[in-house]
Amino acid sequence: MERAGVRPMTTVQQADELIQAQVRNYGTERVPFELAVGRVLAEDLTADRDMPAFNRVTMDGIAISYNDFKNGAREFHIAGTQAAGEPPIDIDANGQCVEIMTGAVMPQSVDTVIRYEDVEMNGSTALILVDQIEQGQNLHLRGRDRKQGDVVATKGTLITPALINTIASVGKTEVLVNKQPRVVIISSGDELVEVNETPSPWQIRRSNSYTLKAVLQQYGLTADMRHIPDEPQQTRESIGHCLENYDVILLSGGVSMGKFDYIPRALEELSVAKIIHKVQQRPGKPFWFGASADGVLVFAFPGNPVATFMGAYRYFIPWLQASVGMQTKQPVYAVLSEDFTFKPELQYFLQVQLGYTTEGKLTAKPIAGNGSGDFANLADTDAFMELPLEKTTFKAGEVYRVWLFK
Ligand SMILES: Nc1nc2c(c(=O)[nH]1)N[C@H]1C(S)=C(S)[C@@H](COP(=O)(O)OP(=O)(O)OC[C@H]3O[C@@H](n4cnc5c(N)ncnc54)[C@H](O)[C@@H]3O)O[C@H]1N2
Ligand code: MOO
Repeated sequence: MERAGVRPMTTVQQADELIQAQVRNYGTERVPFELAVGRVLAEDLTADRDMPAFNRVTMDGIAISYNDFKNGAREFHIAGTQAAGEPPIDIDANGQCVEIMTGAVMPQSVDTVIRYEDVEMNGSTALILVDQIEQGQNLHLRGRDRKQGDVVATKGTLITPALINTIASVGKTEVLVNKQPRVVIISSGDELVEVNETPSPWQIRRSNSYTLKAVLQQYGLTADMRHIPDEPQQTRESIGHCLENYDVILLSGGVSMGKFDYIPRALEELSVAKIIHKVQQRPGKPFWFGASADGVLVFAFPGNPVATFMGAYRYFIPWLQASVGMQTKQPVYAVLSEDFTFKPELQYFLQVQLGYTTEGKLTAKPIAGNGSGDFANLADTDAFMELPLEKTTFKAGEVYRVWLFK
């Protein structure tokens, strides 16, 4: 029940919708194909030739005319030896064969390849040792996989190492991809020192920024990093500079109620309109999200490492994928493998270890950890399970959505 005068907090679903309403389009650019892994195609790719481009031999051995074999011939005169990349050598009489290599174009005058293992090679003759062969065996026929002009990858496809093979094969030295936003990651707080520094007993190392950078790297995005001390003017200046030079600012820390949490105020002073502040969830309740008049987006994640990490996967990555035009993947669901209870009226993101049953079901074992400051637990888990807000008891066997991070 809502208490009188208290505005209900933004739910996870509402936060999702508010963020998706800010999806951007940063245009397109051409990039060398070797640098395109992780990017999203902004054009359809077509085959410039049939795939394969010619009838391709798939075994080293000899090529014969099947008719000769059918008529009883077993000993063949070798008319020539043809390597991959060489023009075809044709036979011009019965009882001839071509010694031929994997990857070579199949000459017109022959139709069947017999591998060396089934042949005895003797000077200029080859004796076939087997009685069972199939006409047309050991060939990868021209156009069997795709035809010239076929679309081999559609606009919106994520470029993976597997697709690089296709891109290289069709001779695309550059591909048109969707531009990515320019992103800066900002940490704040005087308790934070650089990773290579030795913290005093009351300080810690600035780990969240590196985690965020690594999350982005997994999605092919390189971000800059900055740190701002707990000081109002420097906070304002630094964020102001970033608003002019980036499309997205990812902040970690300084958004809750702390006396030195200057960030919400600085954002307000810089006319970044607040769209979300506080989501009915754990971890990450103090999450702040807003947009400047120029369209720069600010995702300010709560500083506790698990809250920042979860916010990146739950809110920033889906926004990024939509903004770079990636076809959305189907959500993943898993079966909870143990009972779990969570009482607060917050949507809980439970850390889980994933596994499979012998029936092929994805399972999720709760490894809750010690709250949102326990980043060590993240390394032992694979995903967040998004438990519904309406319930407090979650039984083994129930199925919920998971957000994979490993
Ligand atoms: N009175 C209240 N206090 C707090 C509330 C609240 O609602 N009322 N919310 C709690 C929750 S939930 C969280 S999460 C944190 C978030 O606070 P901030 O976003 O202001 O973050 P900080 O206070 O700056 O830091 C929290 C924690 O995380 C560490 N931190 C921050 N940045 C980094 C970094 N880059 N690398 C590693 N660790 C970092 C920081 O040292 C703190 O330990 O607020 C609760 N409090
Ligand atoms: O969001 Mo906080 O992460 O619940 O501790």
